[in-house]
Amino acid sequence: MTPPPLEAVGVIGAGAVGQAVSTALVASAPPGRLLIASRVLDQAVALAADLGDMRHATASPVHPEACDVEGLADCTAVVVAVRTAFTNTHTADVRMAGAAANAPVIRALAACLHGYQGTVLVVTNPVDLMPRLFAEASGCPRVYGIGSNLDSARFRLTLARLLNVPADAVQGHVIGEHGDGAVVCASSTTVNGTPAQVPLAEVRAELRTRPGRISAGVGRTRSGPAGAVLSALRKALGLVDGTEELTAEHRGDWLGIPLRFTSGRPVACLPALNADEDAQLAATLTKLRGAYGRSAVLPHPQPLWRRREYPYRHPAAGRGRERDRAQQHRLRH
Ligand SMILES: NC(=O)c1ccc[n+]([C@@H]2O[C@H](COP(=O)([O-])OP(=O)(O)OC[C@H]3O[C@@H](n4cnc5c(N)ncnc54)[C@H](O)[C@@H]3O)[C@@H](O)[C@H]2O)c1
Repeated sequence: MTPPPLEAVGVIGAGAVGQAVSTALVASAPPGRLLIASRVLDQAVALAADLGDMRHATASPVHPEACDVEGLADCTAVVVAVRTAFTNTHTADVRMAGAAANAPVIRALAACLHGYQGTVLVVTNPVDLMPRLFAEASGCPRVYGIGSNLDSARFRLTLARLLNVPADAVQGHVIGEHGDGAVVCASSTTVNGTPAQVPLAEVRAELRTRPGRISAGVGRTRSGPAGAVLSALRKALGLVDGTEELTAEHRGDWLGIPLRFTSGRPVACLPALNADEDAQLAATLTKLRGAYGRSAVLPHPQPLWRRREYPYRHPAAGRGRERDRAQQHRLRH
């Protein structure tokens, strides 16, 4: 059966992850438009041009275009993959280090997309806090964070290697936080439907060190996160049914949790936990609540839309010259 058209998907952030997500969409998505916005419009224009070449070379049905964030309002889904420049000095909880730098940008993007009704997938770290911040600041009803599904994929791959079985024989989840508070649900993990012995220390070491090894080798983790975005997008848009571990609101907390998507509608399916896992998850929730409280109250040093270098308008502002210039730059193929 031919999949339904995607209409339009937006990507905010034309850096490593934004580029990988956009490339994967042009390579494999159903027909539709791919709208790319970034802090520097020229970067989005350049990425759209490069992907335009790819589209023509591969006869892809996906049309890449550059636009500003407001141009994403009609998209079916928006992927947020921005990162503010900051120096990360953390040796533990490294993803949490981005909270102070990224929270104001996430808030400003949420203001631009206020009331947006499509699906928002947030990749920006710390990814267990930023989706909540985006959801609360924008009022968007379908906001998810990417991270626990990537951890779960890495877990299944690692366990398959350690037990010498095919990766698709392994069923198991990593939940809680995409970070030091990740909970490996070992007690419910199976191989070919049979409970598995999970070498937890080795699995945890691999989850902790793998991203750093990838970054050390190729600069950034990008293809893995892009795969996690595409997998989540397909389910959230109802192109396929299945389970995806995403950061989402569950009983008043935001955490990485398996969501079972049927025709794009999610139902949370927390796996059965043993006493250790239950205690780990409780500790992670306490940590995330505290960290969210601190990032949610971070002051705006200056409203972003008042800064000259900031390319977006405040939603209440009139039609500005920046917007007109952005529209003139749009690439249509
Ligand atoms: N959740 C995950 O699994 C996962 C995996 C990898 C990376 N990440 C996170 O994804 C984010 C992006 O990573 P990256 O490697 O692509 O970073 P990057 O530095 O390569 O790219 C960031 C992009 O964001 C753009 N940007 C910055 N401020 C912006 C703004 N105000 N509006 C629009 N665009 C803006 C920059 O211009 C740049 O194009 C980071 O927070 C990173 O930690 C998450």
